[in-house]
Amino acid sequence: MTVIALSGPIGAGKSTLTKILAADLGSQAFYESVEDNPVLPLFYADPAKYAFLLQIYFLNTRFRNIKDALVADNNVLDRSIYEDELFFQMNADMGRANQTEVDIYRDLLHNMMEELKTLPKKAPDLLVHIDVSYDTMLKRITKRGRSFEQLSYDPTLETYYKTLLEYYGPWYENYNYSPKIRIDGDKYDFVESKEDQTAVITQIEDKLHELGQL
Ligand SMILES: Nc1ncnc2c1ncn2[C@@H]1O[C@H](COP(=O)(O)OP(=O)(O)OP(=O)(O)O)[C@@H](O)[C@H]1O
Ligand SMILES: Nc1nc(=O)c2ncn([C@H]3C[C@H](O)[C@@H](CO)O3)c2[nH]1
Repeated sequence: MTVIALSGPIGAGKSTLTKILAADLGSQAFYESVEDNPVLPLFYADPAKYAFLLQIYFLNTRFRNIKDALVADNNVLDRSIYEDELFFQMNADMGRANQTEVDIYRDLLHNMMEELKTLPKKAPDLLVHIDVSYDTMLKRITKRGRSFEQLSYDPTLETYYKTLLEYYGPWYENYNYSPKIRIDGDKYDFVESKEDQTAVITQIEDKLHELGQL
């Protein structure tokens, strides 16, 4: 039983790689709630009003996903729950939430995570982090085309995305819930290039072999 979680900024390619990896490993893919997320468009329209509610929404839906993923065999999760705290801290630092909201969210998050201790697995076996530059991130956000994520919808998103990248560097360095591997998302086009796709899958599978998970 091997559970893999993907991490990385918005548009890095997590959902795309989750699908490819799950198909290759014969695992089940678990996706975060986006299309059916009623709070996400509200948040992008009015971040200060909806930051806390969005955080609670993601906490609830991701926790449900984790509970399902950690009991079944061989799963791939398209984002780790550990990144949500990064998002919320950043939004609070940008004035979209206050410290009381952050403290209550953190307390709830850690209280809920305690429950995972009773599950067969308490954390993923491997974190696969996709690193991207701002240019790549923006290209992919544009390509995917969710309206509320476009700079034409809100020009201040440029700062939001650049700040997000600044938070992700130290987050990845400090991540220690499981072994981890970094994928160069600027270098590998695992959508258009079969060769790049194979190169990325090989890196991940080599790591799983090294860990005795394959
Ligand atoms: N390595 C890649 N090379 C080229 N295009 C890519 C790559 N990875 C993803 N894409 C494209 O970029 C867009 C965003 O990818 P995807 O939805 O997988 O990102 P994500 O990390 O899951 O985003 P989010 O954090 O918003 O959920 C999609 O249009 C996808 O086809
Ligand atoms: N504010 C905030 N907190 C989170 O924990 C979080 N997790 C994901 N997202 C946003 C990023 C993409 O637009 C979209 C899909 O990843 O959802 C979040 N936004």
